[in-house]
Amino acid sequence: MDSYRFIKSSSKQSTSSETDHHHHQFGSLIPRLGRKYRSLSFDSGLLLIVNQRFESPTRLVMATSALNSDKKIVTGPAGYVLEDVPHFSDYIPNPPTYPNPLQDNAAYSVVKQYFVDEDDTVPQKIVVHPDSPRGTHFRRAGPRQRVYFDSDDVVACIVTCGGLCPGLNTVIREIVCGLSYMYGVKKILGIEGGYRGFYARNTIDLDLKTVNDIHKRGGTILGTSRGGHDTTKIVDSIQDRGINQVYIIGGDGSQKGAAVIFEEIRRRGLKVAVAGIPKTIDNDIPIIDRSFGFDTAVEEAQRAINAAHVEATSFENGIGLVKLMGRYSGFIAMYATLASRDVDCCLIPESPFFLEGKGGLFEFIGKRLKENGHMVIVIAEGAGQDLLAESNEQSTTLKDASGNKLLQDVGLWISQRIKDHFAKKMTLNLKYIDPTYMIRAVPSNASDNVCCTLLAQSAVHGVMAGYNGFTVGLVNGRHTYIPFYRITEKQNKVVITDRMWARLLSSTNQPSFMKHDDIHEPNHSGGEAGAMNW
Ligand SMILES: Nc1ncnc2c1ncn2[C@@H]1O[C@H](COP(=O)(O)OP(=O)(O)OP(=O)(O)O)[C@@H](O)[C@H]1O
Ligand SMILES: O=P(O)(O)OC[C@H]1O[C@](O)(CO)[C@@H](O)[C@@H]1O
Ligand SMILES: [Mg+2]
Repeated sequence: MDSYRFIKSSSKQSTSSETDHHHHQFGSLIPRLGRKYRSLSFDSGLLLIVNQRFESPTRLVMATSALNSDKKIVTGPAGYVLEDVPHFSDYIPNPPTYPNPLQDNAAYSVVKQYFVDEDDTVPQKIVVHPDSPRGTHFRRAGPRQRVYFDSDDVVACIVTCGGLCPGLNTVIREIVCGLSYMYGVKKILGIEGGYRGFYARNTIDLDLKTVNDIHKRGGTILGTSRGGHDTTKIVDSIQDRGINQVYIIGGDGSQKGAAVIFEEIRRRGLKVAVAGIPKTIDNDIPIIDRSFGFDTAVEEAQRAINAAHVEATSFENGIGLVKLMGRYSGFIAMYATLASRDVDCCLIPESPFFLEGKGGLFEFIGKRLKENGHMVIVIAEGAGQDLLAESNEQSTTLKDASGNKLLQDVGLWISQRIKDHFAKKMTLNLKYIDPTYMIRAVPSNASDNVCCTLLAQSAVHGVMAGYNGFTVGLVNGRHTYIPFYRITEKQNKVVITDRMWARLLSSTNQPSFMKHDDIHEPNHSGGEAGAMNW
């Protein structure tokens, strides 16, 4: 067992009683920081870790007040930053550990280096210059040598929240299979009907038999809902039922809900792990490359676009207009357009457009019909909402139970505007196709099924290893544990000044609807590593 020694900080001398106190609080944390970090001291509320390998001080930024700070940030040489996730040993003194049962698992024992090295982290940014700092990293997901749960003591639960997404059942299945096959867990509960199911419904037992073929079905066998997040009642229910592992499958709202559940669990000092699995067909969750369901949704959207194309090409001045999901982020519309090659114009929430006058949508439609005799338009449901509100002279203040803005039907509105505009100019045949729920109510395709499996297994490994308060996610193709605050602080959006949108514009040859003066530098509300803004 490595030993760890407290050293005195140059800026603030720790008294021996302070040092003892800090050692009690942080001592068990240090082994998990990895072999490089052997000594520590305190500097104005920051934990300083001395990096032995590089012989330079590394800072673990953490409020010393009962470790209630949200952030665990380790910095290292050449601008290295690790945005780490909480761990049981941060707030539970000397929690017992056990050898990982995978050591005796026939499937894994033959795998070389199956266990993840404690020092392994994944960079958020992989395109760098020779003089770039090493930048932000996240902890690499995967099984650890030692686990913080005795399998016989585990009572796990799974809940699905928010809208439907292809692959929900596969994730449920793979969490159950991962816990059962890899860790020998026997008690797994399903929470029905989203967050409110914790306190308003009975649980159901999940085992290998119940989940055997659920991955072939769309939807979620557990049911889902919006609203109903009552933190106190949820954590009371977790405590009353003796649950010690909570797997939350949901979108950005659900991850916010998971974060407050975790905070309440930590405040009560409970040994309960909370892990989020990101569910986002809109691809509106930041940091991660993408999650399950997106690929299936884009594939399913092709059917609607194909139908629109067939209709458009079969009539004089035919226009096929397809509305796709995407409340705040237009990734589905952008990728469906790029995949199809039959689309003449793609409109998304991130790219403002206008209808009338030079450079406007009507002018472009007129031009394309003259050139080709038909056209296909794809519009994301969140696009043009400002124009719609203006023309209806009413602002959209209606919200769903979770507080998400309820959108007006931009597809119907724009269809009518196009028809009205061309009414006296030419014969126009516009067919409006709204596949809405059809792209998300289907089972996941093969590639999303693999994605679901890996996310579920990574979540299970992280929880068994004692990590807590994290969302599991793919960052630059590697699975990582990301602290909740990074997942919930903003939404991922298409960055229209990035290459991907330029590729789309050059593929459809549509106008950008932007004057040069309107183009600002990206505000980094999205478009970080991965996130499909390559
Ligand atoms: N800030 C928040 N704090 C606590 N709970 C929240 C918060 N935001 C949303 N929730 C809860 O999370 C659940 C899901 O949220 P929401 O309906 O926004 O869907 P989502 O998870 O964002 O998924 P999607 O956007 O894909 O439909 C709801 O039960 C909601 O009450
Ligand atoms: O009608 P519901 O079930 O509230 O869900 C609609 C929303 O859910 C999503 O599919 C996923 O967030 C959005 O694209 C869409 O706006
Ligand atoms: Mg959401």
